[in-house]
Amino acid sequence: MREAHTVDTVRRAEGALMARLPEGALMRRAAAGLAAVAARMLPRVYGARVALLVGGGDNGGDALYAGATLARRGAAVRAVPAGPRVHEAGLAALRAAGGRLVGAEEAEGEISAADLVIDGLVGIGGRGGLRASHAVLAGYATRSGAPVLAVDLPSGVDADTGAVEGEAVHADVTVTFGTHKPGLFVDPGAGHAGVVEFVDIGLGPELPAPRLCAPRADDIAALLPRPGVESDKYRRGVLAVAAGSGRYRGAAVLAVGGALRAGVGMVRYIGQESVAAEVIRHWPEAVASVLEPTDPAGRLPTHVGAWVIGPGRGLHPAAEVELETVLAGDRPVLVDADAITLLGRRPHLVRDRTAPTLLTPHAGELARLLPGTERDDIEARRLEHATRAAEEYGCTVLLKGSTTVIAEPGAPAVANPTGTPLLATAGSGDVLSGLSGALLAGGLTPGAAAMCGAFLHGLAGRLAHDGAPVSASDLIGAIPAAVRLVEEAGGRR
Ligand SMILES: NC(=O)C1=CN([C@@H]2O[C@H](COP(=O)(O)OP(=O)(O)OC[C@H]3O[C@@H](n4cnc5c(N)ncnc54)[C@H](O)[C@@H]3O)[C@@H](O)[C@H]2O)[C@@H](O)CC1
Ligand SMILES: Nc1ncnc2c1ncn2[C@@H]1O[C@H](COP(=O)(O)OP(=O)(O)O)[C@@H](O)[C@H]1O
Ligand SMILES: [K+]
Repeated sequence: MREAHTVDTVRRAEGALMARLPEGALMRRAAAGLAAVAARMLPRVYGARVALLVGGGDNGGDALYAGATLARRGAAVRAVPAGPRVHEAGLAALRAAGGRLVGAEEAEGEISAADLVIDGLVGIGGRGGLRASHAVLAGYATRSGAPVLAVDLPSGVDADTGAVEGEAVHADVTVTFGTHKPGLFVDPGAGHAGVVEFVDIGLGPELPAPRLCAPRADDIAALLPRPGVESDKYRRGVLAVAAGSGRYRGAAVLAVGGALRAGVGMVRYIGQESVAAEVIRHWPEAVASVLEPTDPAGRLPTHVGAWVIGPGRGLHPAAEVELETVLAGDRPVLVDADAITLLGRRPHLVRDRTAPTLLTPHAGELARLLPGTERDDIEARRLEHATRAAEEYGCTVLLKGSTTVIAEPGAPAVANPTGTPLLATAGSGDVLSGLSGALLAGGLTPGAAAMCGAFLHGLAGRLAHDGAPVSASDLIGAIPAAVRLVEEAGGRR
């Protein structure tokens, strides 16, 4: 797992570590790591032109010290200050190494002529959107065409949330110190960070539990359910899928397909006759139960390991009765799509529930669960809103979108690293619900099922993509390859 900590936590840990180390030791470690990455980004350090964007705090100090190292190796290093204040000792080091400060009139020219731009405007000390003097320099960097290396995090990205107000630096590489910052894993911040390189400055022992984690393939491999010698189809897990309707038959086919390809003992499809027939035509291995339209809750199967409810199911009264009945049971339930909209009207159905529950809204659906919150606010600050929903509903929430975020009360949140905009295609969410539901039926907790489901879903999108667009059905076909890749990473094959 890659771990990310909030600014407050980082400050406390740095304070404790600094108290035991000689003055300036941490900044020297940070600057040395930064200079090493900068050197790797240049074809040749000697003779290269490097522009430093320098804010008034220690983030600028890191840039200046790293610039001094590059200048000693023969680079022409120019520091562009954003304001009157710069880190004095860092500037002295740069000057002693042959670098110099340039005036405002030279700033744009220096930045556009650079072979590398190092962004030391603000780091974890940044508050709110960039001030005008800083935003101008960030804009020059974006337009320069030179590779951009951000110090600790791209300036203008909120370290704790990934929110971006106004202009922010778009980095190709970000070197982050001591621990990752949540804003590096969550969009829109993650989209500004480029490749994130971690520099260890010895903070590890001082750090408490993280705010946010991003799993790697071997973390997923360690969790995936596997059939044992004693397994039979019931012990492996039976997933009931209440998805699709006369209008949206495809949702049923896609959710069942996602579940079957993820590995599950049995999928029981529950729905109208015509939809059930469609499901069986695509997936003869599924077992279908036909619902009586007049008695929606009367024929629901009882011997199931977990439920997926909602994709394409509709908002009619029978769907509401069905949702109420399923949530009144003690099996784990994944609630998606239409069922989330229904839940927005009757939140107590989940709030009063003690059995494991996983909600998988996109931003528009989450807005229905959090009255007074707009979709745009959620997309701008997804970590915050997913966390709030998890706390208010007392369950696990997987918020879909450009970064999929998973939140649970009292646990670090998770950001899925495998997402790709290729997934933004109709029906892709139905596949995710089947896939994650299968993992829930296989015995994973809602948090683990959500994390593994999102990881495999994103990986499937990437693997299905051979230069052509990807459809939701293609995602189903690529799930086995995604599982194989994860198992290989975990050394299980
Ligand atoms: N504290 C430590 O032990 C270490 C800190 N390090 C570096 O120090 C950084 C933190 O340094 P600071 O605490 O000095 O803070 P920063 O340098 O990140 O930011 C503070 C400066 O930015 C200005 N500022 C804040 N918000 C702004 C905005 N919206 N627009 C424009 N300017 C804004 C402030 O006026 C101040 O001058 C880290 O990100 C990291 O780069 C590293 O050297 C590693 C060790
Ligand atoms: N820009 C994006 N980048 C990465 N993933 C995305 C993006 N937009 C959507 N997704 C993913 O695509 C899927 C879409 O699901 P959903 O919104 O439920 O659509 P549908 O209901 O049509 O299936 C989700 O897994 C979501 O995380
Ligand atoms: K920065």
